[in-house]
Amino acid sequence: MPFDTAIPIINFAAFTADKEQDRRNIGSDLFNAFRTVGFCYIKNLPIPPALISQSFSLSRQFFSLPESSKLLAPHPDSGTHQRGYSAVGREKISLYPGAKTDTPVFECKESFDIGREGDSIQPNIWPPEDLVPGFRDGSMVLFKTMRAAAMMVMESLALGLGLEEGFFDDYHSSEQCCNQLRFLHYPDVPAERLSAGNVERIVEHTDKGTLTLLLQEDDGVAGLEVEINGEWTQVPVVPGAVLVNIGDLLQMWSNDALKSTRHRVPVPKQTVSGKWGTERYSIPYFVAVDRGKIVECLKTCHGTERPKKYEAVDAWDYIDSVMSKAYDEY
Ligand SMILES: O=C(O)CCC(=O)C(=O)O
Ligand SMILES: [Fe+2]
Repeated sequence: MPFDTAIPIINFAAFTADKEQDRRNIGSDLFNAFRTVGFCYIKNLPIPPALISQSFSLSRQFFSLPESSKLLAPHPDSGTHQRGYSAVGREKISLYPGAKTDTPVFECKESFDIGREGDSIQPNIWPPEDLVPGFRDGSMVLFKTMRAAAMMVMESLALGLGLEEGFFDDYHSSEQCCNQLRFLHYPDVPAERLSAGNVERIVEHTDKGTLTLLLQEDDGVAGLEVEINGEWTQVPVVPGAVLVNIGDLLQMWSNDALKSTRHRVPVPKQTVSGKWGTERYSIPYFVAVDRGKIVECLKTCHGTERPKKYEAVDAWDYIDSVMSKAYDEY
């Protein structure tokens, strides 16, 4: 029975080297999903289910540590060094430029950020190995696996955009990779916090980079909502599927052919023994363009009838400028 969702489900099983026409068809489905909704579920990406369960288990082990232990790997004070542990309420997506900042919002989430090993500008910040044995190695296996899956999605999207298949490779190299893996935990919201008002799990926002791949557990707690045609629409967990959306940079790159769609995770509407729950875990993987690369309107996305809407930007300057505020105080 087809799953009932407003978000298209795309199957990558036939995206293999020997199936040229299937690759093109999948690229065109992907292009259409990102053109209309900005989100899709993808089935059969090369991310082993056992790796996903192991990663959620590492995430749970980490977040269940006492706060003092988690803070042995603290996220730096600046939003431009996105690594390590951010305690509940620390990061404020509501401080992104363009977000609603008139009233401070308490964002009831905690996170752990990871990047490429060997990145001297944003080095990783790890907890001591004995706190969660295997955390570092396991996270890096997931990081590399997610990167390979994301490159496959971008190959397909390049075909959908009428570009050569490897077009995005040079902007997302493995040596200079600026992608970010994030373990996210939304704890139950204590009742007193809720009655104080202005609580969200994550406020409405758009992602900033190229693509985001979101892992959710097959039997996990949903909660994400996506704005489709002006309506907030709940996003169910589709077993075995990865949720993929595009970010602002790719919207600009495509001259608005593709849509970077607003989404949010509100506080759940049911009470569970004095708290508003239940707690949710998710793992986004944010794909970003390498530092120093200039992004300018794709050649297939402009013409005499379709002028360029955006100036060329240095991709990383752009991302840094929007994310830098998120660790400030109100
Ligand atoms: O947890 C989720 O479902 C959404 C996370 C998200 O939108 C983000 O981290 O940008
Ligand atoms: Fe997001």
